[in-house]
Amino acid sequence: MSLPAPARHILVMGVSGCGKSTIGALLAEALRLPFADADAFHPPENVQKMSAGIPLTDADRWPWLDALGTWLATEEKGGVVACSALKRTYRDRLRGWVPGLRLVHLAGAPALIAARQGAREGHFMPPSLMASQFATLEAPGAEEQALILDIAASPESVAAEAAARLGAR
Ligand SMILES: Nc1ncnc2c1ncn2[C@@H]1O[C@H](COP(=O)(O)OP(=O)(O)OP(=O)(O)O)[C@@H](O)[C@H]1O
Ligand SMILES: O=C(O)[C@H](O)[C@@H](O)[C@H](O)[C@H](O)CO
Repeated sequence: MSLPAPARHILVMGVSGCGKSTIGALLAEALRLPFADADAFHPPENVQKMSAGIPLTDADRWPWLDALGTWLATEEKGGVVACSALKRTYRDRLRGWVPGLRLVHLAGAPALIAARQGAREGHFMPPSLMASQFATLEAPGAEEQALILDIAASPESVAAEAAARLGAR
């Protein structure tokens, strides 16, 4: 019996501050895949809204998700994206671009995530939006076959576990 092919298109998801950018970049490095951070794909209006403490709507998020999906589909040999992808419909939208998309959900105690998010400097996302992030989050269902990782451990160890479980070559 042959082993399953390693995952090549990977979404690292979760609420703001869970460690997507940090762990996603390490995972991409471990798997030798290109990395994209969804923060860089927002149009200026979205960044202005979030900076002002206003949660994004679905309408704000569709073009952003499609820009990310386009990037994934263009990276034919695979790639890692760090994107909150809070709702099931957002993940469906990304899967519309790359059907084999594998999910890594960075999960942990809300207090720990909020503390890390609040301590971070130089980022447009204000701590006041954390309640809306948790309220909007729809954790992946069993059928989405997400790898769920606890973010209490160091970024290096979370990324190493993700790489091992996704089938690094
Ligand atoms: N496992 C970890 N252990 C300790 N600190 C961490 C860990 N993961 C991330 N951090 C720190 O927590 C903060 C938030 O991480 P990061 O910016 O990667 O989150 P994010 O999910 O990409 O957030 P956003 O969606 O708002 O961009 C950063 O200061 C980062 O250095
Ligand atoms: O869907 C959203 O609410 C937003 O995209 C946020 O999650 C940001 O992209 C990011 O995670 C914060 O920096």
